[in-house]
Amino acid sequence: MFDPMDNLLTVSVSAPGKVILHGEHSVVYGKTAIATSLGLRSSIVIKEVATLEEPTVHIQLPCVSLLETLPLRAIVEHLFHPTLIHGVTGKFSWRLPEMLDHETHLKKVEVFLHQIRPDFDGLQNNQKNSLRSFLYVFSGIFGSTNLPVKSMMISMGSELTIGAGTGSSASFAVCLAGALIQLLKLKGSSNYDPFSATSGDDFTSKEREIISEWAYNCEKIMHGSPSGIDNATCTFGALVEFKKGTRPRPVSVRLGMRILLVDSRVSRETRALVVKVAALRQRNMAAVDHIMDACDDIAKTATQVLEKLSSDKVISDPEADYQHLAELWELNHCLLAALGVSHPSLEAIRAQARARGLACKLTGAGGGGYAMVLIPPSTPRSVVDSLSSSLLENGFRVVETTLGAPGVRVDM
Ligand SMILES: Nc1ncnc2c1ncn2[C@@H]1O[C@H](COP(=O)(O)OP(=O)(O)O)[C@@H](O)[C@H]1O
Ligand SMILES: C[C@@](O)(CCOP(=O)(O)O)CC(=O)O
Repeated sequence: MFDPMDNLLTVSVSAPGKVILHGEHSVVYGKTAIATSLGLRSSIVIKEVATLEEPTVHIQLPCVSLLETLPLRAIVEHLFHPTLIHGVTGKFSWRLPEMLDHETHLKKVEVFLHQIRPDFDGLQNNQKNSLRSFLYVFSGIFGSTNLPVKSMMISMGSELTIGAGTGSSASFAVCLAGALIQLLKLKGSSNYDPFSATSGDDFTSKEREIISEWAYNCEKIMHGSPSGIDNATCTFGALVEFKKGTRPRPVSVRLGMRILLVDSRVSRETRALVVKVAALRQRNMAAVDHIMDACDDIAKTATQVLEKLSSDKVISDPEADYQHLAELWELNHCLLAALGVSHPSLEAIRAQARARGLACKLTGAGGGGYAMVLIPPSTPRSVVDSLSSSLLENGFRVVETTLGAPGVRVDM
């Protein structure tokens, strides 16, 4: 099982974060939502290392201030060979993560973590979730193969703010599953040449589906019952359409739209905002339902405009398309404000964008969190710079980035 010396592999994988473009809140009521990948990414490097001592997995997660050395032999003994969902016979394969007995495997991970780290309960929640997810995916993927495992060093970083609604948890999980699958692929291939493993060796669409499913399982560890839109967006990139009770649908568009992502620095709790909207709806059912329908229409129209904008076939007028998108952003924001989920800080950001003729909407739950300012290609650099400086002077955090960045990819 352990193979300390021969061919030592290194893999490096990255995945984007996400923002909700349209459909926040209305998605809770069965309406269409669309999310898009962000130009800000998480990344992971896994390096197999030679050791003559006890094999270990050394994991560095600076974003959650965690540095761990895990005993590989014990991981193999306690967590490998995960079982299939109840009632299905046969052997679990990493290719079908939805067939894994999730609860049983997670429970084993939990017991194991308490055994090797008696102070596990004392860790911060984000550290616990990262460790649980790592062991879950690592043993789920490698534990269903007969490939030898070696000591390894794993380090992960992220340009995303953790816990701010930009999909850092999904991006983290997608990177993890992607890198482990890439490692497995290289190990399994007998004619592997470490020098030819360039960024050209990217994931196939089947592999992406598997990565997204593993990340979905991690999202269940972190969030209980996730919608699946985050893991799909971080895996496939571009645009993902979603309706409650259906599988997220990747929409193949080339976006590359520039935005300013503005952190209002006001913390918010998604659950509380969802409850607030539900209470408003309870008192004003028909009016609120009309707003939800309007949001649904905006999400669908925006998808059509984005498809048109990125199509080679349809003759399009990009300037007019951007203007249409700007109009949809404004409409959507004002409808969300009508639902009571804006915030004075978000309105202050919008006022500064509007003063320069730029559209701005909140993204995600609202009540604080992030706003996005759309920057059409024709916008003079001086306008973007003046807006950024003015927002910074007012105490907001600003990052200029793109929407529709590539999904998970092999960087090395
Ligand atoms: N780079 C990272 N390294 C380690 N853990 C990460 C990283 N990014 C995200 N996580 C995990 O994801 C969790 C954040 O999930 P969540 O609160 O839903 O934030 P977000 O809205 O950004 O997805 C963190 O608590 C942590 O466990
Ligand atoms: C408000 C809502 O529609 C989106 C919340 O987005 P976020 O937590 O800000 O990423 C809630 C949900 O869809 O579960």
